[in-house]
Amino acid sequence: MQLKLFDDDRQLMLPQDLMEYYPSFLSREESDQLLQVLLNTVPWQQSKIMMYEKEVLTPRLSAWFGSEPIRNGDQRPVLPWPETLQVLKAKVEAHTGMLFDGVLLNYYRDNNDSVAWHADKDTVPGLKTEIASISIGEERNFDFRRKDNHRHRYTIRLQHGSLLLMKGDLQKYWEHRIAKAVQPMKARINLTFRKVGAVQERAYS
Ligand SMILES: O=C(O)CCC(=O)C(=O)O
Ligand SMILES: [Fe+2]
Repeated sequence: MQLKLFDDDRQLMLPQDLMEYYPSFLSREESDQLLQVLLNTVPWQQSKIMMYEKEVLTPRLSAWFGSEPIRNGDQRPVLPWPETLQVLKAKVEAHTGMLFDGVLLNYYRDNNDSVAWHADKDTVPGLKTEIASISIGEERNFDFRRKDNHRHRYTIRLQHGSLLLMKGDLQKYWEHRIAKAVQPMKARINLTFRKVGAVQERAYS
């Protein structure tokens, strides 16, 4: 079932208990500047994952900033927070009223970069995961579907400077992806602020 995405005033309708979308969280100037800084200064790496007992490179680059690994066994170096990301984290926390202690950056170089269907796993089992996701650069479609009914789907187009808040039972019952696209696309960076350590224990205890 394809759900209606807009109400009569052309406002994006999302299940508000699962997601909130703020298309202009950052101004165009802030977003342009952030894109250039991150493209030029982040030590981007292409991670390897195991697929059908073979090691394959993920079709995107990434970097993890925090004080401990995103999850046990993750091979990415734990990078210290640069000032730009500290300032952005404070802005996200002030806007959402939530606290975060890590940020995963994904760099989609062009239309061939993607992330396959998944739910975010860095969560305490049985507890609700809260993730604040900022997008800058090329607009990409963000698809999500129910785990128990793949035809129950939504798509949001994540705009330059937007913030998407994922919360409630979203990660428990839904998967999401950024699909490859046919048409040529420029760079996009996504920043997902997460709770992985002490903040998570405090938030959920
Ligand atoms: O690029 C995006 O908007 C989503 C990235 C994502 O799903 C993830 O890092 O877990
Ligand atoms: Fe994800």
